[in-house]
Amino acid sequence: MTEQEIYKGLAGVPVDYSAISKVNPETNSLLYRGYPVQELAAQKSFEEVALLLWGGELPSESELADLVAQERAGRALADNVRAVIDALPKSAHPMDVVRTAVSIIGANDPDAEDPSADAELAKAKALFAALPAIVAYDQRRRHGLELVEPRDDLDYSQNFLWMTFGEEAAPEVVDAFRVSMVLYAEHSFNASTFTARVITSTTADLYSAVVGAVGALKGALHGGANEAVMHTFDEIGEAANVEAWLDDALASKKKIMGFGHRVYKNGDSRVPTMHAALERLVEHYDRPDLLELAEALEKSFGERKGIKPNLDYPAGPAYHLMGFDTQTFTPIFAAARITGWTAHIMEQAAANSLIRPLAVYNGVDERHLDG
Ligand SMILES: CC(=O)SCCNC(=O)CCNC(=O)[C@H](O)C(C)(C)COP(=O)(O)OP(=O)(O)OC[C@H]1O[C@@H](n2cnc3c(N)ncnc32)[C@H](O)[C@@H]1OP(=O)(O)O
Ligand SMILES: O=C([O-])CC(=O)C(=O)O
Repeated sequence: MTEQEIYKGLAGVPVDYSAISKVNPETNSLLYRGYPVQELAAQKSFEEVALLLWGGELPSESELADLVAQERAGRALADNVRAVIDALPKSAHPMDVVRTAVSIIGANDPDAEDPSADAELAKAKALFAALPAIVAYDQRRRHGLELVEPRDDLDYSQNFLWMTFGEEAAPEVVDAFRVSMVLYAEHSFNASTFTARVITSTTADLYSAVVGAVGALKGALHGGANEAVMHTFDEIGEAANVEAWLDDALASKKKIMGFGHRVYKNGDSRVPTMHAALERLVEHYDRPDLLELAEALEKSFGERKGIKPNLDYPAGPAYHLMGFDTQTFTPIFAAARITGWTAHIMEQAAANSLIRPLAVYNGVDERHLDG
């Protein structure tokens, strides 16, 4: 019998067309709707990038003003979302809190089942506006701090930091945060986006697809890696310990979090931009020790294994310097990726085919109960 070929992990298998972003490992580039992500990160707000991902074009001034108004109007936590968050143990992982809160928001929405394009876009915008409050409030309540109300005079990134820390962040910090949101916004058929598309392909509602995507993002092989990077840094302590730590890690065949990528094999196109943002934060917070540690591990692991960092590697320490709890890093990624997820949900729904691959059966041969 000839072995039937399988494509483990769907590695290298194209499963559909997508016009949202192009990940090109040969040129080490990433385009959102045709625009290089580096240019967007240098010049555009996260709100503009969200509209670009959803609608395919950069917004006009009035389109942007509409989104800004909708986002500001949708920032406050609904009473029952807050009540459910309060009912969760403080020990719950913040990604579990995000997953649960998205479920409640979906249950609150009378149009949750409306599949029209207008209703889908309205749901995407509602989640985009609501996630910062959920992430910020959850970090605060874990520290026994009161909720900070959103401020209408602040933009998305300023307000996210305001609601988390209860003080206005310095412009350098706001800018590094904005850059991270733009870089995290979209990355084609990654595991969480694909999860969202699988769920959408059954004609389930957008909120169900996002809940599934949040679950997929949590894992350390995907979004959870930004959190894991910080645990690694905590374990290593300082740059002088890198070689000894790496000897042990490699001897025990440990995966080094924040390195490697399914698609990019010569480095992640987003890393130089995020690394530069990290350098600016290191200067702002006067923490050269953290950069030394990050660079020492990158250099040593690169020399020994030839494996390069992915976006989670500079993003983790950047969020740490801003003051976020390590467990909050992946929820921030979710708040950014809500834009890409919902763009893909809408794209999938517009040209749907149920996603249902085959398995090659390798269990026991047919047998019968009566012997
Ligand atoms: C934003 C994001 O979600 S980016 C991804 C974030 N995830 C991480 O940082 C987790 C750590 N990295 C990894 O686990 C992997 O690189 C993945 C899952 C991202 C991609 O993996 P795959 O494409 O499946 O490649 P795979 O895991 O088969 O790796 C190929 C080889 O490189 C090794 N390798 C890849 N990444 C790493 C790593 N981070 N540490 C140690 N070895 C690694 C593998 O052990 C494997 O070696 P082998 O051929 O000797 O068995
Ligand atoms: O594309 C992937 O597999 C993972 C990734 O980098 C992302 O989702 O940003």
